[in-house]
Amino acid sequence: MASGGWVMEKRSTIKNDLFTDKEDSDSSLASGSLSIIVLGASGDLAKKKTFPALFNLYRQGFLPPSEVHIFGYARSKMTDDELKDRIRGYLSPSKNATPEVSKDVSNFLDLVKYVSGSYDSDEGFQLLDKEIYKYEYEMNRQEGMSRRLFYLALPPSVYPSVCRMIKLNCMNKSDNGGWTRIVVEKPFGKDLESAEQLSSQIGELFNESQIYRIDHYLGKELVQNMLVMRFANRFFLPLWNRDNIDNVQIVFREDFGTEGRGGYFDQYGIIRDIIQNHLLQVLQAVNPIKDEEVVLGQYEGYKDDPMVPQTSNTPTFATVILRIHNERWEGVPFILKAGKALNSRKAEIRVQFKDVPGDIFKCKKQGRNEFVMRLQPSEAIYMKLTVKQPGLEMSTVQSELDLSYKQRYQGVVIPEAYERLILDTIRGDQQHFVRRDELKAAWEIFTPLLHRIDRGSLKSLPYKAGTRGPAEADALLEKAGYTQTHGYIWVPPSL
Ligand SMILES: NC(=O)C1=CN([C@@H]2O[C@H](COP(=O)(O)OP(=O)(O)OC[C@H]3O[C@@H](n4cnc5c(N)ncnc54)[C@H](OP(=O)(O)O)[C@@H]3O)[C@@H](O)[C@H]2O)C=CC1
Ligand SMILES: O=C1O[C@H](COP(=O)(O)O)[C@@H](O)[C@H](O)[C@H]1O
Repeated sequence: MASGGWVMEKRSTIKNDLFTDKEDSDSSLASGSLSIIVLGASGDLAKKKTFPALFNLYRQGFLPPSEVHIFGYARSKMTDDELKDRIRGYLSPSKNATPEVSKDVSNFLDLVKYVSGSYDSDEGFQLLDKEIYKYEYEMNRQEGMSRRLFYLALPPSVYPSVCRMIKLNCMNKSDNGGWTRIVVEKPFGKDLESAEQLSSQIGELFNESQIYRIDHYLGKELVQNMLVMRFANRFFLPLWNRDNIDNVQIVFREDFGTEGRGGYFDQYGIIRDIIQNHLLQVLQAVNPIKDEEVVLGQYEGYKDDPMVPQTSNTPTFATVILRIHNERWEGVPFILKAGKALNSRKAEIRVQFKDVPGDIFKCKKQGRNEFVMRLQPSEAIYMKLTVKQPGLEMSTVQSELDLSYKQRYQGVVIPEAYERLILDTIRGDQQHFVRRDELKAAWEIFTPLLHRIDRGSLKSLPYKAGTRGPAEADALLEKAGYTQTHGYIWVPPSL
C-alpha cells in the first residue's frame, strides 16, 4: 500500500529478467530429478509445517516419485527410520487416516532419507551431495536436468555458513540444466543492520532469483485474494481513501503462549516475530513510529519458561500505529496488533469507514460500516452494514454481506500456505516471496522502535493470559478513532 494505493510489485513468475542465469533458465521445461533438502529436519518447523506441506503436495501429484527425493539434514544423530517416526504423526491428522491415506504416508516416507552433519564443515555437506547425486544419477539415466531445492528450517544465525557450504559442496551439477534454489525462513535479521548484513552475505553466494525469503502469511488464501479484491472490483475504486476510511486494523491474535519456544521468542519478541513481517507488507512512506502510539504487553506466566530470563521485557503483545504520509492515506491510522496468549485466535484485516454524514436514521450509535478480510480461522470476506430491521417498524439494525468460504466453496480444500509457497519455489515463481528491498523497507520502519524497546525505554505491561491484552491497547485504539461496534458480532455461518 503506497502513494496511489497498493503497489505490491509482481515478481517474475517463471524467471527473473534481471538475474537470468544458466542455472535458473529452464524452469518452464522442468523434468528430471528434483531433490528437496530440508535442513534442520530435526526441528519444530520441519515436522509441523515443512514435511506435512511436502506430503500434501505429494498426495496431489506435484511431487511424482519418479522424479522426487527428499532429504532431511541436521546435526542430530538419527537413522532414516527415526526421522520418519518423528514426522509420521504430523503428516495427516489421525481422524483422516483412512487406509488410502496411510498407504500414501508410507509411500511418501519411502522417498525420505536422512543425512547427519554439522552446519559449518565440508564433510557433512559433501556426504549430503554424494547422497543427492546418487539419486540424481538413478533418476536421470534418461536425459533430464537436476533440480535442487534447499529449505533452511534453521535458526537464521546459521544461514551464512549453511549457504556457504551449499555453494561450495552441493550445487546442481547436471549438464542438462536445472537449478539450485534456497528457501530461507523468517526472522531475517534482528534489525536493519543485521538484516542487510545477512542479505549481503547470502547475496555474495546466490543471486536474487535463487533466494526465496518465505513469509508464510503471503501464502494464505485470503492474503492472496487481497490484490484481486482491491483491483478487480469497482466498489472499492471511489472509497479506498482518506475521505471514506477512518482507520485500518491488521490483527493477529493467538490463544496460546510461546509453548516451548520461549528461548527463541525471547530473543525476538512479537514485533520481530509477527508484526515486522506477517502484518507488514510493503507499506511505503511511513512516518517514524511515536512512543505514545505503541502499547506493549507481556502475559503473566511467560517467564515460567526456563529459557526466558526473569528480567525479560520482551513483548508478547504489541499495538503499533503506523501513519502514512501521502495523499491517499494522510490521517488514517494503520493499527497493527499482535499478541500471544489472548482470549481468541484470529487474523484479520478490518477497514472501518467514517460515519455517514447526516445520520438521518439516527443509527450512528449502532456501528460503522466495516470491510473485513478474515484470514483465519473460518476464512471469510464480509461487509458490516446497516439495514432496515425486517418487520413493520422503520428501524435499523447491523447486518452483513458475507462471503464465508466454507459455505460458498463447499468441498474446496484451501491449500496450506507452506504447500503453495513450496510449489511456487519449485516452479520458480517468486511473486509471493519477500524481495530484498521490501525486507529493508520493513526493517527501516521498525528498527528505531525496536532499539528503544531493546534499551528498555519502553516497558511491556503485564496482562493476564486468556484476556484481550493490556487495557491501554484498547484505549489507544479509541484515541486513534476506532469505534467498536457493541451488541453485534459476526458469527461464521454453519453449514
Ligand atoms: N516453529 C515454527 O512454528 C516457525 C518457525 N519459523 C522459523 O523457521 C526456522 C526454524 O524454526 P524451528 O524449527 O522452530 O527451530 P528449531 O529451534 O526447532 O531449530 C531447527 C533445528 O535447527 C538446529 N538448531 C537449533 N538451534 C541451533 C543453533 N543454535 N545452532 C545450530 N543449529 C541449531 C536443530 O537441529 P540439530 O541440532 O539436529 O542440528 C533444530 O532441530 C526459524 O528461522 C524460525 O524462526 C517460522 C515460522 C514458524
Ligand atoms: O511465524 C510464525 O507464525 C506462527 C503463526 O502462524 P499461523 O499460520 O499458525 O497463523 C506463530 O505462532 C509463530 O510465533 C511465528 O513464528
